[in-house]
Amino acid sequence: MNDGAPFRKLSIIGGGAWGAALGNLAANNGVETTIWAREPEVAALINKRHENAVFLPGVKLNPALKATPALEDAGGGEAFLLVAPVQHSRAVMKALRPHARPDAPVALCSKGIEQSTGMFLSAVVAEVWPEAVPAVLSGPSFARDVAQGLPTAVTLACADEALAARWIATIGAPHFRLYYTDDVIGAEIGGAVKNVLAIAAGVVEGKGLGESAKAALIARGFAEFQRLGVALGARRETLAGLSGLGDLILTATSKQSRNMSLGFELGRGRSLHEVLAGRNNVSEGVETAPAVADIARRLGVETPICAAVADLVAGERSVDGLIADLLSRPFRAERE
Ligand SMILES: NC(=O)c1ccc[n+]([C@@H]2O[C@H](COP(=O)([O-])OP(=O)(O)OC[C@H]3O[C@@H](n4cnc5c(N)ncnc54)[C@H](O)[C@@H]3O)[C@@H](O)[C@H]2O)c1
Ligand SMILES: O=P(O)(O)OC[C@H](O)CO
Repeated sequence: MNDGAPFRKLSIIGGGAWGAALGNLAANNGVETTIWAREPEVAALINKRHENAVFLPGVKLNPALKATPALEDAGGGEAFLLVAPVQHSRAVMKALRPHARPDAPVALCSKGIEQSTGMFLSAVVAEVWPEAVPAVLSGPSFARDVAQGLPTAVTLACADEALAARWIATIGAPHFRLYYTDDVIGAEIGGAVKNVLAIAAGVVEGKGLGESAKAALIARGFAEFQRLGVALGARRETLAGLSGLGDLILTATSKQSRNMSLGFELGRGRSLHEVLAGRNNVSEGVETAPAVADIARRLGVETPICAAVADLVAGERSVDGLIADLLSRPFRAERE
């Protein structure tokens, strides 16, 4: 692909760990960058201490990075990175729209499915901000690793290759490598479903079921999201790439993942309510699990692991009962 020019002025909508890490990348590239942070104290900490001490403590950010708690003050970007939790993204986009260029490029960096509608974020954008041109940024990348300059590679999906080149110039870096695809839905599916499977992987670890069980879960989980992905029109190469298998491996095997560590606590016998009450950050898999189970049911695709996670977070079944069910499924051919 040809090189693109970076955007001159970027707005980042969402002041959590990921918004801060992405803002830092853009500011390091000389892009005038403003983060909208919902919490005024987060905006103040970024402006005064150059640190998001609430969601990404201990990491120094580029002093040129600015933040505001007023959404209208974040509307002036030439382009937008959307990094709010998925369940709040529709409301935030609606509120932002009157203050922003209607045809602005928007890169979707959050990972999940809107539970109330079963929609991926590209479909939500098409509804509430129809002139905006969407891209999807997804792949194995912990905000802390990226903000500390550790090597990372992710997928940037956009139907418009020239626009993708501009995104890559805006946030890319030698330690943050972006690989281009035009398979937007493929990139979205990986990021959403891996969070659900990471909860299951955490349960396996929390229950002490062993490394072999974990590997089996990842491989059979990958089979689920391939079946679902293909049914939704994704390409297999995307599902097997950074935004799919790559992110599944990272998230399902590291306790740095909020989804995996949440599953771990559930496996240890704590209730979802207890686990969530002790956290200020987002675990997208909790709301995405029922959405995945619904979509799969509607499409007639079998996703037993995702369905088990949906039942678990709904409080409808016990961990032990769900494990017993999964282990007593009939033997079958691996390709199915
Ligand atoms: N943290 C990572 O390593 C990472 C990496 C890649 C993608 N992501 C994705 O980025 C998205 C944001 O995650 P994060 O890690 O930056 O968040 P976080 O867990 O660090 O912080 C929670 C965020 O949710 C916001 N929030 C809470 N209630 C809200 C509401 N009602 N309306 C709008 N915003 C609200 C908070 O302001 C805060 O910005 C998620 O979809 C996540 O899956 C995160
Ligand atoms: O901490 P998690 O589980 O939200 O995962 C963060 C990133 O999505 C990993 O790629």
